[in-house]
Amino acid sequence: QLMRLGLTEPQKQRMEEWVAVKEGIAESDLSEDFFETLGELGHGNGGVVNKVRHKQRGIIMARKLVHLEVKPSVRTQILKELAVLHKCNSPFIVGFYGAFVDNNDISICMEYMNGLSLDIVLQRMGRLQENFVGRVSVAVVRGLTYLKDEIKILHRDVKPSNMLVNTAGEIKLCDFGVSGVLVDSMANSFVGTRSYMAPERLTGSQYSILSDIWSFGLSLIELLVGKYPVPAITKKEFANIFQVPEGEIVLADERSEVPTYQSSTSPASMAIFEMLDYIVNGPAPTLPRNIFTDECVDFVSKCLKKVPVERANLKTLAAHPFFQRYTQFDDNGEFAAFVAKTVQIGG
Ligand SMILES: COC(=O)c1c[nH]c2ncccc12
Ligand code: NA
Repeated sequence: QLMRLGLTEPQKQRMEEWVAVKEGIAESDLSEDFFETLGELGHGNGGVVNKVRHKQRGIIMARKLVHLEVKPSVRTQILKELAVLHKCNSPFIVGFYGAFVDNNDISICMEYMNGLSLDIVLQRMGRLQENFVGRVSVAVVRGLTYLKDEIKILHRDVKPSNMLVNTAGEIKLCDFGVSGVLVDSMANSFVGTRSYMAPERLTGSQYSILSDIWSFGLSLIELLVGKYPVPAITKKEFANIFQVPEGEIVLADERSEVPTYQSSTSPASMAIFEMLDYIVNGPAPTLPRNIFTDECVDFVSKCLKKVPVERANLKTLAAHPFFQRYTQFDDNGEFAAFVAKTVQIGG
């Protein structure tokens, strides 16, 4: 069923185009030897994502390969749960062609987004200007709302590398935990040196949509500043990044220059444990007041309350003045042009 509520004409158009393309692909079209690998798009959280071309159909796709040594019955269960992705029809969720098993590899075939993920956009562009992050905010909040209300799932892995863009100016979420069995069987595959997990998730307590909101808030700061915000970004760093005198930087919570939480190692060599300990015991990251608009600073601070119940939920975020600024659908192609520039730079 197509989610027609609240879609603009262009979005409806793209959804219909997508359905037409997708109807041309039968599950039987999806198997190992029908694909030609064109290159790697990313790796991490349990698998590698390749850019592939479906030989017969000539369609370019993104194919995530998850290597899993699990019993055939578990693999079948995972495929059954992945089939839920066929129900995901939203302008803010990456399209799904289908999934299949080949030996001990599960393949998840998805829509290819030619602007790639926002971590790559950050590598190429340094950081995103506030109005582009506003557009990203609308897409992510609407994507999370769709997953929660229509698919009844949490994302569980909100971060810039799971936010995809294309030269049509679309922004979509990917890599959400649609299969509980897959999430569990990859549970101990945490790799990488940084975490977007909320404090309550790191301390093992109840995971909720509010944990996704924390990850979203951390991602917003990283997109706006171009730096992962743990440990806290200092006034000196902000002054350097934004080329303003240090005296002009006003930190939102005006905490003392040295963060209240004394970590024993220097940020550069901060080990993973130190970083996780900092997220749990340190001050919540904040934006400097005068580099960003007050609405932006406030929107982000509401996502990054350490105590889950104090954190904004999806409804509050969708009603926030910062969010409301970007809900009109048409930016006359400004964001699309920006994505085209990043693709050109990327080569
Ligand atoms: C997990 O899914 C992905 O990483 C992707 C799905 N579609 C894409 N398109 C470009 C880059 C990455 C992806
Ligand atoms: Na990913």
